[in-house]
Amino acid sequence: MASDPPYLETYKTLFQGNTPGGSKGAKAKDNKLFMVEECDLPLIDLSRLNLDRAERDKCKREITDASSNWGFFQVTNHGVPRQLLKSMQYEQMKGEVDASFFQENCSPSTSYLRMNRYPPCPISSEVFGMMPHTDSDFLTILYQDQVGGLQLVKDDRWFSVKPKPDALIINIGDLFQAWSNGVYTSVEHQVVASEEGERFSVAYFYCPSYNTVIQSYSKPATYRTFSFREYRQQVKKDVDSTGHKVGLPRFLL
Ligand SMILES: O=C(O)CCC(=O)C(=O)O
Ligand SMILES: [Fe+2]
Repeated sequence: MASDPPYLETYKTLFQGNTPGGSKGAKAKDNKLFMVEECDLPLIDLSRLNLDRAERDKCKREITDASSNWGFFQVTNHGVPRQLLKSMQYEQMKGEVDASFFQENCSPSTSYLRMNRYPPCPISSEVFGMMPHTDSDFLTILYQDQVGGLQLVKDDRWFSVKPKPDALIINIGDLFQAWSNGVYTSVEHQVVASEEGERFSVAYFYCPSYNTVIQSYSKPATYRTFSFREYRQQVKKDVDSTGHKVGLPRFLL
């Protein structure tokens, strides 16, 4: 199975001497990786989900706003990530969809964990630690150390995410974008390795089973209905034949 994001291509890029701005997928071109401005991701204190109704509603609104405006946010006082998943499941869609969809189709056995290690890189401004990509899942929960290097696209520009101790970063994946009919966006992100220090991150990819059918919950649908299996196969096919993931645009109606 092709890696997703396609790591091999990262190395090909390195050997061919290409610079990162040449990525096909990047919306923001000509980025000088080391000159990217730092941003504070929306920070959401999840302990408010246990407070009174007004606080709970405010917290949920912040999650939905960050999901549609950024596609990325970070959370503190998260307790178990399941709490967040639950709130996403039950609250974000405001009862417009059948919340049991996630319970029925996503489980620990269909999701997976990836541990990323980025050794120090003396030419980090010229090569990617991880090339620009979107995640092929519902959502990703990321824990990063304090070295920094994660960058994301916002308003057609790359921003560097300022690391925050004890915060988890949540980002919307392709399936959530398709399912929400584009209300929530799967935002392109990349990693720039540090010149001095090694960096570690752990990403939990919340995925459904391969048979799960993904369809937009509102009409008219932007994307055609597809199974998660079909999606993964298409991603693999594109990566194998072109070196790049095309992703959701393949499924546009
Ligand atoms: O290491 C990071 O900060 C991001 C990792 C990532 O985007 C991924 O594993 O898909
Ligand atoms: Fe990612």
